[in-house]
Amino acid sequence: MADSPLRIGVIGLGAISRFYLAAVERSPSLVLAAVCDPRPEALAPLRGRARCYHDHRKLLADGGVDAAVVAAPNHLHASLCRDVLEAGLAVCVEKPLATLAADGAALRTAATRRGATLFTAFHRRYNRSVRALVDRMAAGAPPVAARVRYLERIEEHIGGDAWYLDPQRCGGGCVADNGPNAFDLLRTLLGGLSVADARITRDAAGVDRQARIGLRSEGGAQATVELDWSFAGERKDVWVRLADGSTETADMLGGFGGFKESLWHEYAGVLADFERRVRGGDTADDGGRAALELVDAAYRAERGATAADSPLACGARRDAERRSR
Ligand SMILES: NC(=O)C1=CN([C@@H]2O[C@H](COP(=O)(O)OP(=O)(O)OC[C@H]3O[C@@H](n4cnc5c(N)ncnc54)[C@H](OP(=O)(O)O)[C@@H]3O)[C@@H](O)[C@H]2O)C=CC1
Ligand SMILES: O=C1CO[C@H](CO)[C@@H](O)[C@@H]1O
Repeated sequence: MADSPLRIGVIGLGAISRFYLAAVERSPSLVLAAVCDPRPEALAPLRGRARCYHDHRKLLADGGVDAAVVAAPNHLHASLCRDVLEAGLAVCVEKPLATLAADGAALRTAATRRGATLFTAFHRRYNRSVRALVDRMAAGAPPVAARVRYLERIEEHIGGDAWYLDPQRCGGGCVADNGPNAFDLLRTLLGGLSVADARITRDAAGVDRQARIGLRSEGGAQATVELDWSFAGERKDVWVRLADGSTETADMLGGFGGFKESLWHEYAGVLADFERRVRGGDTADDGGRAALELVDAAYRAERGATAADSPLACGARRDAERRSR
């Protein structure tokens, strides 16, 4: 594998897969070896270019692949990644690593046991405005506050299957799906984080559509994540205040002509970083699990707030106040 192209298998050929396929095609050191999707129409354009499968287990059993990309709906990440790791292969999985923090922890254990790279595709890490912000911050005063906004109309991002709007398959909604990208960005800028509070608004189907999550970094910086799946348009940006009072910003979509145009360079960055880790035998934790734990903490913080504000809790508070008079 040292000098030969890394043979990639792509599992899941929906909306996001074209960015992976393009990045593989443009890389001189990656080759598309196999693809897998249950839909015949998704495989059709790739016949003759790569081995085609409807079942990832057959793809893995046939061999000839060094590493797999998992780009299937969120609820399948844990089981697909587990199978790839158990086959002894490296895996680059779309965010979120899993829909449950416990499954993320089990995958990390499996990766360590197999000595395989487990890598979450936090594509915004490679965004050129974010890279420039990271460079400016390295030369400036320490950050004291930050905000990441991820605002979009989710219906504009949905492929053939509306699994995003099914809380079971998506993981809950904007917190489970976009939260990991936003939390990972904040971790890149501020270091370790904990959730202080969370407010989440859901639609009638129980999908979280808006969220505001307050966090604190280990260094004492305050941070906010604002998520919206009902926003007219798309805005994805970062704002940071430094200890000297100055502010820095990064518009992740700025300078890119059309819808999703920023993703081409971001996914080239994802696969370049993944390849570097695979070839270097890097099996270290990449932050996928930490992002998942912050998602979990946000949901728990919200439940705590809800419980405290519930009619039952309000009644108990009133009773306590009456007793203390
Ligand atoms: N869309 C976007 O803008 C972005 C998406 N992502 C992430 O990428 C992942 C994929 O999302 P997206 O491309 O939008 O989803 P899509 O629904 O467009 O595509 C998912 C594809 O995976 C297929 N699939 C389902 N089960 C399996 C399986 N067992 N093996 C192989 N393929 C399977 C689906 O087939 P079928 O329809 O028959 O189930 C479908 O073709 C998600 O984790 C998402 O969070 C990340 C960044 C951006
Ligand atoms: O940037 C993005 C575009 O929208 C997708 C759907 O919410 C996100 O998953 C992704 O991070």
